[in-house]
Amino acid sequence: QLTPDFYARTCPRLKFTVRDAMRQAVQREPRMAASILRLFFHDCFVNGCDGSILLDDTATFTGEQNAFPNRNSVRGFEVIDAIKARVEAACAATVSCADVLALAARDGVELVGGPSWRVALGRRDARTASQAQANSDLPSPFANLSTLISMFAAKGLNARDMTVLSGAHTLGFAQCSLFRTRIHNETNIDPSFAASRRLTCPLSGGDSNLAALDATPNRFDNSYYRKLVARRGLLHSDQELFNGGSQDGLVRTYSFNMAAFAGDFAAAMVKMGNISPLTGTAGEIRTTCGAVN
Ligand code: HEM
Ligand SMILES: [Ca+2]
Ligand SMILES: [Ca+2]
Repeated sequence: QLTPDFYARTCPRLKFTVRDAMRQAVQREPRMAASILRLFFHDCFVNGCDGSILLDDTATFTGEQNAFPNRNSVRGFEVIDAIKARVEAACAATVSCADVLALAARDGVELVGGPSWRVALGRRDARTASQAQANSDLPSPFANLSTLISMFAAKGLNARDMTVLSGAHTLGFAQCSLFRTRIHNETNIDPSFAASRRLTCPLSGGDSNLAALDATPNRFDNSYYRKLVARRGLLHSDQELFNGGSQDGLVRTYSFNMAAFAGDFAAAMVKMGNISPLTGTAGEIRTTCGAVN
């Protein structure tokens, strides 16, 4: 069982160390709040929040970083490594990489205007990772609503959790290849939005050109939901949340009620952070997040 004061005696300044490092990272690059939040999601959805995504591939080890949803896409590893180095300097061999990531994700959200929540701690780090699991368990931006609901249900998260956690797309950017078919072929899209996105994401070329996931990619607000209601969702999977289905009402609520979004998001993040952690003597406390001890 995870608990917020897990390191109260063994690493009393942990929270401040992580917070301070995240403040610097976000100051250097505001997008880092988004990137670290996504790293945490991609960790928790693959064998639980066990730091598995942080393990680098080597000649003899195939991890998760090159799974399709992650390759040339997830980022921020160097920030987690740097935070972990500071934590090791203060409290050697004590705090897991999985917990560092959980704290950093929370701090990033708060630093860009989002809600805060108490992070339960005591996760331990995996000695393994699974590229196959990452390929099968992480949702695709081309997924429809029922697939999204069932992929989250497989992790113990209900449809409401899925819809509010997707609000993470109030932060950050996506690459053209992941929203091209939406802006060129789909009809449930605001025409002027589609036209303006096509300028930097043509039918061919520009695969890695970035577009913001909402109107304010460096601000944790409810613009994401307002855009969905305006049929300006960037990813196909985003617009699935407001396309005449079961989540329309909730999207509408969040589009005009920031407090409801903020409160529900915080609660759902705690839930996501509890997905099958390694505890007790399972796993290890990794010294360096990129490699097993
Ligand atoms: C509902 C299913 C989801 C799908 C299909 C999905 C898919 C994607 C895709 C395709 C991107 C762009 C990646 C790229 O262009 O390289 C992205 C970005 C992002 N996702 Fe999701 N996502 C989902 C849910 C979530 C959740 C639950 C979170 C966190 C709680 C999250 C956080 C983010 C963030 C913050 C970014 C921007 C990252 C950055 O700019 O570095 N996503 N997502
Ligand atoms: Ca994991
Ligand atoms: Ca935003």
